[in-house]
Amino acid sequence: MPELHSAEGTSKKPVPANETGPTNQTEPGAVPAAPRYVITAENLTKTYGDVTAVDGISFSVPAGESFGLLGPNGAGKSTTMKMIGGVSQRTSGNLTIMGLDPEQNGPEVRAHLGVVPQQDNLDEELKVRDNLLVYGRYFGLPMSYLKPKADELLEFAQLTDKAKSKVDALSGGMKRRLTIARSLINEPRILLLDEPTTGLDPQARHILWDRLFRLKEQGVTLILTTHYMDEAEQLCDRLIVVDKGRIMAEGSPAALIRDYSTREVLELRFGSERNASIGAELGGIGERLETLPDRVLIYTHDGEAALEEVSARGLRPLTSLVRRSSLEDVFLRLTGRSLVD
Ligand SMILES: Nc1ncnc2c1ncn2[C@@H]1O[C@H](COP(=O)(O)OP(=O)(O)OP(=O)(O)O)[C@@H](O)[C@H]1O
Repeated sequence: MPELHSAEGTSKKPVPANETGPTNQTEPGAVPAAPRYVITAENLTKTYGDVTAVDGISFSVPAGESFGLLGPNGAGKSTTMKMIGGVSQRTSGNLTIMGLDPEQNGPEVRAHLGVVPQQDNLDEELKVRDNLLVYGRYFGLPMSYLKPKADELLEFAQLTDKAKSKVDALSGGMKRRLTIARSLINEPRILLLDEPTTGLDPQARHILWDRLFRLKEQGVTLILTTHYMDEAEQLCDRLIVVDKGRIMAEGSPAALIRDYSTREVLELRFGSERNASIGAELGGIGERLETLPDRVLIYTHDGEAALEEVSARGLRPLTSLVRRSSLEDVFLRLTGRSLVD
């Protein structure tokens, strides 16, 4: 078995010789071309009774990309992940993973995938290292491979000193890292992460982001869902913004911000009574104005100049803040709603 991680955790992951994925037409004897896309979805749709959870979405993910699905609760992110993971049947549309249909080729597709579900489903009764060994046995992997692999993955997940602890003694962040370590036992080329850091404290999130970044450096394709804009900005090369089962926009975080927002945002708080009515007095400042219950947002390329204009009009906000635009602003522009409800 090839090594996934060097001691420093920065080695390139070798591609197993038998893993060529879908091939383009090649001359006899020629080396088949690597697949351009490891995942393609075309008009992918899933309905549950009257509810259309995923409504005709199309996207393609090239090998090695970190691809995100960003959207609020109920947008259809988990349902999309379940279809990719082969645990939920699509209602219509096409989906390929490494050129294979997950409904027709479940075992082959699963061999390429590591899955980190939204809720950790570790075996709480087992010790930490045993969780990895038992999971590896499901894949039919021999102990001679699994034992060193488990140790390597514990090192990667910074859990070596917890190897003999029971899972229920771990913190939320440690459980998440163990779930990721477990998903890597079969050296997947694609890692599916459904809301990897929901419920974790900031420090635990940063440790996890670092580990995911290392996997990306090793060439693993990351597919992740999140409703945290900072997570999407940190981890994703490219993302789709989804709402109500549809794709609202697609691009790199920087391109989305450039295309759908201004460089800076001036946030003003006038107090809950006045926020709603102040809009008329702010007219003409900046390029666009959004009024939220707790603050007013002025979209502008120069926040300080906008703030000076506010003062020049004799308006005195309780607080003011100039910040750079974020994906939250993109989402607000696209849907008129905030990402986190
Ligand atoms: N098994 C199911 N049966 C019926 N409706 C479902 C089922 N699973 C999801 N849905 C519905 O499909 C829609 C999309 O849900 P989904 O869980 O995919 O959204 P999500 O973007 O992952 O949200 P969250 O962040 O809350 O997980 C929602 O309206 C949800 O209620």
